[in-house]
Amino acid sequence: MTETAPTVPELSRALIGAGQLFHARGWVPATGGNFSARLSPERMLITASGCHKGELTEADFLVADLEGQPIGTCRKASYETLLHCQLYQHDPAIGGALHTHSVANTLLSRRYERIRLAGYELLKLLPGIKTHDAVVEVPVFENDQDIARLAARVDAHMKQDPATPGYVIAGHGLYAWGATVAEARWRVEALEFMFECELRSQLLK
Ligand SMILES: CSC[C@@H](O)[C@@H](O)C(=O)COP(=O)(O)O
Ligand SMILES: [Zn+2]
Repeated sequence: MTETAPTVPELSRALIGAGQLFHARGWVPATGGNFSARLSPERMLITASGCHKGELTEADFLVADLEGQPIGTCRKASYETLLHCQLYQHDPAIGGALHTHSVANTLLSRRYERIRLAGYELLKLLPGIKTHDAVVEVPVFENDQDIARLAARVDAHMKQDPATPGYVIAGHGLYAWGATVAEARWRVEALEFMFECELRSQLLK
């Protein structure tokens, strides 16, 4: 059976659903966050800049090439488009990428240079992990308004460590990805859950 490529309406629906869920959880306040999905080997669907991610409609997405250039529209793509381009260029198996601004990822990334996650059952949702008895270190990058420079730093890290399960930009937010939008969403949910556990366990100390 040959697989057909996902369509713009299908991918938009998946990204709209992720936005509604993330907003309900408080992970995409105001216009924070951005989402994308791979449409083809050379193209992606990505949120336009400045949209509220809990209230997305199909009109809030545009098609861009993997250099970040919008195709057939004069709308401005997400300010952080180059971070999505980096992921799709890095690994052709990546089909969806999601970015959140949660309280937990913001606070932990202001304190640590990497976020250590150990012993959680939900680690098994991250690539290549088969047991709770594992340790994952989520890298934290210094925030930078020069997104091309930030994308280059992320790329260098991922070339060095291809098992990177996601990353956090300090004081800013999480990027996670997967083969599909659904898989990217599960990974965001798993990582945000474990970040929340880490944050709360610090309050218990
Ligand atoms: C305006 S605050 C958030 C932005 O600076 C950015 O970090 C963000 O996540 C959303 O930007 P956007 O251009 O809407 O994709
Ligand atoms: Zn952001």
